[in-house]
Amino acid sequence: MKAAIVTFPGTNRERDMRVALKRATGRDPLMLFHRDALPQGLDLVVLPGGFSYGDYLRCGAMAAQSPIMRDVKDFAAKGGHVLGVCNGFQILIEAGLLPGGLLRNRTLRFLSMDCTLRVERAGTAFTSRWQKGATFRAPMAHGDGNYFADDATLDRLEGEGLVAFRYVDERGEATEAANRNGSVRNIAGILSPNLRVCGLMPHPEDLVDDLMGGTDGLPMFESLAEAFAAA
Ligand SMILES: NC(=O)CC[C@H](N)C(=O)O
Repeated sequence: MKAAIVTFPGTNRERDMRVALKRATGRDPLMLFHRDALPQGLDLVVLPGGFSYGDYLRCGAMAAQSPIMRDVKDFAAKGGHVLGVCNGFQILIEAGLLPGGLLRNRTLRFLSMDCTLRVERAGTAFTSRWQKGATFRAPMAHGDGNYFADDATLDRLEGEGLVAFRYVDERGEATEAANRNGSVRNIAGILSPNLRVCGLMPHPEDLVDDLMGGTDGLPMFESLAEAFAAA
């Protein structure tokens, strides 16, 4: 698999993402900066988490205007796979590659804690190693992770099976209490209609080794490795 990780001034999760991709694929991803051009022949582009441009204006709003995002949009338009985690999800939304918005957490506080996610859409390049309904632990660390979209958009996302992950409790139920940031309908991650662009707030890349406290996030990277095994 040929993967590239795109960073911006203020990105801080690129090393974790690099470790996760290397662990699952055996190959080091290409590390790119916002001024670089996206090379041809990539299978996957990843926008990792952090505080791009200091979260000024809105989280991800300035990064979405970076030169490299034109290439990322072209790549996605041609059917390329793109993963955005946390600030990366915010950038995908600000760039118009995924619908909705990420508002301040309803607590109005930065939330740094583990959460439990339920896989709502299996069988994609990002989720094939899980069964639908499987739950896994993932760390989250964000101030603006409160997913919002209007009812028509939410109904379309649900109707087309584009909700990838939901916040759930330890019994696997999408309760109010499990939804710490206040995301509408407990949505933690979504997919594009062609299932090739995926964004989520929690960090699967931070649980890919027993030394990190577990491997709950590894299936996402193994799914990607499997999807591009031939490449
Ligand atoms: N870990 C992250 O990527 C944080 C994203 C963003 N800076 C926020 O606080 O919401």
